[in-house]
Amino acid sequence: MTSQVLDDLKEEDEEEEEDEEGCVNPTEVKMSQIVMPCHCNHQQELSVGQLLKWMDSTACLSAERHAGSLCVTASMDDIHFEHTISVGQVVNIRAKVNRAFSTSMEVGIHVSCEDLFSDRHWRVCHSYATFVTQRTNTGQKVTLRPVVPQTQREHVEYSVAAERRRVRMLHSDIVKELLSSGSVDGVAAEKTRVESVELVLPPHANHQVNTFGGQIMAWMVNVATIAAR
Ligand SMILES: CC(=O)SCCNC(=O)CCNC(=O)[C@H](O)C(C)(C)COP(=O)(O)OP(=O)(O)OC[C@H]1O[C@@H](n2cnc3c(N)ncnc32)[C@H](O)[C@@H]1OP(=O)(O)O
Repeated sequence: MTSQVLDDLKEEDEEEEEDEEGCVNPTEVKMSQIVMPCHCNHQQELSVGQLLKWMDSTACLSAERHAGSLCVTASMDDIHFEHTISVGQVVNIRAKVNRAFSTSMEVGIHVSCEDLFSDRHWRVCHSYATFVTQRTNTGQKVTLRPVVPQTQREHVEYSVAAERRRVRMLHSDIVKELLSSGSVDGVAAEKTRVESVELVLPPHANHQVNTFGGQIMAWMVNVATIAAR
């Protein structure tokens, strides 16, 4: 077993210990999926689009559990995928609300993989998504109650979430400014251009009858994959 896998296992163990502190976080949602060929790309590995769909729906449940009302995905932060996942392996996704602001909240999402027959677990990726409460029928904003962190780990996440939000907004402003000023260095992008037109059908919708954020990310991954080739 490589040292990387051992490190990952240790990290998972530490996370489990955290769970064993006896505190049940009411916003925590866990979802497990066995990877089947229909979830995979042409290389028989779990497609990133499918994984993003699962991450988004798990995080959405966590957000709505905290909000007590419908929420939409506003953004998902950078994700670094550390391992591929194969057919027959189990994907475990854990999501919980780290901090609620006014109408938005940060949801932490951990993805790990499990080989049922060797009892090995390893970390796949970790990300933060921001969910926003949907306005009421009369257009009123729905304000969130605060999150009360219990464990030491939750206290750390709670504190750092405010800083991550500041950086997230700054980053978004910088990108908007760069694009509007046209100061991005020219790349012969035309040759890599890929466009996709998708007809939104019932299987693409969520329980709010909107296109799922995860579905949109999956479509984005498809065109990006073709463009990269
Ligand atoms: C579960 C699903 O899959 S839903 C489907 C996929 N998602 C969607 O369709 C969302 C589409 N987007 C939207 O509806 C809107 O752009 C929204 C709700 C995200 C933001 O609407 P706006 O009118 O811009 O809202 P407004 O400026 O009032 O900001 C509301 C909150 O969202 C936060 N927010 C807005 N945009 C972003 C963003 N890109 N990233 C993080 N937070 C954001 C704001 O900081 C604010 O938080 P606060 O109330 O805690 O201070």
